[in-house]
Amino acid sequence: MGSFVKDKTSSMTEFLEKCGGYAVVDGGFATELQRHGADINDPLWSAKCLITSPHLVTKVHLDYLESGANIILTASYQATIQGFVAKGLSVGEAEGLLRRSVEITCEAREIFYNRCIKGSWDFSNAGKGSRRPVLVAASVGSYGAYLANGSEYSGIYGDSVSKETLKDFHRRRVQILAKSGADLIAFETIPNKLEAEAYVDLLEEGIDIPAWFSFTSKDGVTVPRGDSITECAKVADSCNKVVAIGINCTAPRYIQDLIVSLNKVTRKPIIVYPNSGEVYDGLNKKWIKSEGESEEDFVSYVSRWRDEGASMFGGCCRTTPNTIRAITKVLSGESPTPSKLKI
Ligand SMILES: C[S+](C)CC[C@H](N)C(=O)O
Ligand SMILES: N[C@@H](CCS)C(=O)O
Ligand SMILES: [Zn+2]
Repeated sequence: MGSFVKDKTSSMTEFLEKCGGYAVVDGGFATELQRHGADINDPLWSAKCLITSPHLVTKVHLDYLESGANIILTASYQATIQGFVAKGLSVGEAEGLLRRSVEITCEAREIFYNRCIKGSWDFSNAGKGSRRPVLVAASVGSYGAYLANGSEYSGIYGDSVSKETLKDFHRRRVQILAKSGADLIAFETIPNKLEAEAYVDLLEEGIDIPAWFSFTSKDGVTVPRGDSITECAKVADSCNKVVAIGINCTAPRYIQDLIVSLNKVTRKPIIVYPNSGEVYDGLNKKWIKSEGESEEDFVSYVSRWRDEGASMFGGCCRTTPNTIRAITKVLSGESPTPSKLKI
């Protein structure tokens, strides 16, 4: 991890070169835990599994590594000190679980590397014989994720929630994750500009690992709160600790336009990891097929996103290791026009 963290301005560019120009990000984590039988109908959502089923967390990490991922995200999206304390844990236990989320992910990477040595079946995008580069990104979900009602898809927190409120909410968690052994922090599913500004302030307070900022959108133009994606990306671009900017948990059909907009305001690497296009019912914690969603194949978009200038590709909610395997194939040139893939 050391060399990735040291040189913040070029670390992601160098990593991408090692990966052969493009990096594969993992897929939906919480929804994959659920597919394996985990009950995440809980205010902690996927973070509940850090307490109840850490073995499943390891399994999902390994499944994504075996599908070709170069970057795997921790199970800390909805792991907050405030959320754990509300469950009756002490602050010390909550902080321990945050650290554990990163340790489990780093352990999975080690298990994967050892399996590769024993089985000699892994390949690297950078060429046969070399070990596939893998980064561990510590996931940080928004304040809206903590609210546990799907409000990361509205970005509406009310007038009483200021930038300072958000900084105070996130500070300790971000500090702990930054010291946990992760290679970088993934600020994910960001629904408004205010939260992006709060994250930049926190990074500038002395966080010494890089970060990516990934926004969500429901229209291909703005983030859910209504701020334009370009305004949000400018905030991220202004911070030299931010090594990639992008979009996640957004319907695939909006991604191309969003990449075009991002390209207008940043030269940092662009990351995209859309969801399946289904719509989340935050009240009942269920996914609903979207009538407006085209049946176009998620993976057939990947080469268009690459042509538009993105360089990191993965999936978010309801995508699976199959999705990631297919993305890996497209990027390695094995299957330039993939046939329809069931996500
Ligand atoms: C990205 S959404 C599907 C995350 C889950 C939400 N925060 C909830 O707890 O329902
Ligand atoms: N990394 C999180 C993002 C949720 S939007 C997950 O995949 O569960
Ligand atoms: Zn998602």
